[in-house]
Amino acid sequence: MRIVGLTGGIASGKSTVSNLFKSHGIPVVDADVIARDVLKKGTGGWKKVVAAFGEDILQVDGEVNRPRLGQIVFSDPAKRQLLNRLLASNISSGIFWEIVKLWMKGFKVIVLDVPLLFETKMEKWTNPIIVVWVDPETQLRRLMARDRTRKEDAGNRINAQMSLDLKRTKADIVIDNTGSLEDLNEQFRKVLFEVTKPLTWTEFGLSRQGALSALVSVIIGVLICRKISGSNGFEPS
Ligand SMILES: CC(C)(COP(=O)(O)OP(=O)(O)OC[C@H]1O[C@@H](n2cnc3c(N)ncnc32)[C@H](O)[C@@H]1O)[C@@H](O)C(=O)NCCC(=O)NCCS
Ligand SMILES: Nc1ncnc2c1ncn2[C@@H]1O[C@H](COP(=O)(O)OP(=O)(O)OP(=O)(O)O)[C@@H](O)[C@H]1O
Repeated sequence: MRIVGLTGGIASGKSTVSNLFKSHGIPVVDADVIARDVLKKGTGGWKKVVAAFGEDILQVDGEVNRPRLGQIVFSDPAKRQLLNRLLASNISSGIFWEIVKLWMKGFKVIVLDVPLLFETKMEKWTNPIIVVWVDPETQLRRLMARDRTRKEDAGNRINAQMSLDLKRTKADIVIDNTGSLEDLNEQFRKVLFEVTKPLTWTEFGLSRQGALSALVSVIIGVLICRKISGSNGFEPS
């Protein structure tokens, strides 16, 4: 199974690109959705976060008041790191099980949409890595319009992530989403072709998944040879 990494900055257009993949029948594992699930009332993540941040972050119904927690963590790097640490294992195991479910259903290509793909080092699982890039002014404008936030809050959220310019240097494929939705669709068509074409043997061999499969195949091959020949296969006869 090929796991395509999809990342970018906040409001750079990852969900918009995810929706294009979904509309072509390619399933998307969305880290933001999983991060929401692991913070639902009564879950292990919720308990850890309430113990660390106090009951002031809760609404009257007991669910986490997300805008309030967001204001706390996006204006204080130490508190953000604490929240990241508390939820990291819950989020990564949630992602892992979603991938396993899709693999068991027989999907050959899936997309992993993770805003913090590089920050959490999850890019190692993915090939190729797509970065949805946008220029800083457009990013700020779209974020403020979508979330109806003040410039300062939007700026804090943008600055809480690795810069988009650095992310683009780590990408295999860059989608420039500064233009219109038609421009995005045009770029997406080429990306879709790239990610759905079969891996060449060289790409397969160079990918981590390919290298691991090759190693496992060699080990199995050696074991079979040893079984057949009855010797350990390494000693001179
Ligand atoms: C702080 C929370 C409660 C704010 O919730 P809110 O509904 O306002 O925002 P939402 O979850 O929709 O996130 C919106 C965007 O913010 C960015 N973002 C979220 N968490 C983080 C973080 N810890 N660091 C940097 N950026 C983040 C992402 O680009 C994300 O797409 C929430 O973002 C959260 O629980 N974050 C920690 C979990 C996490 O790391 N999520 C990212 C998944 S990799
Ligand atoms: N090419 C575009 N032209 C105009 N608006 C766009 C374009 N691409 C995305 N948008 C809008 O910009 C906003 C941010 O896009 P989107 O929600 O896809 O970003 P995201 O990267 O998924 O954000 P987040 O990190 O918060 O999950 C949305 O309101 C979306 O409709």
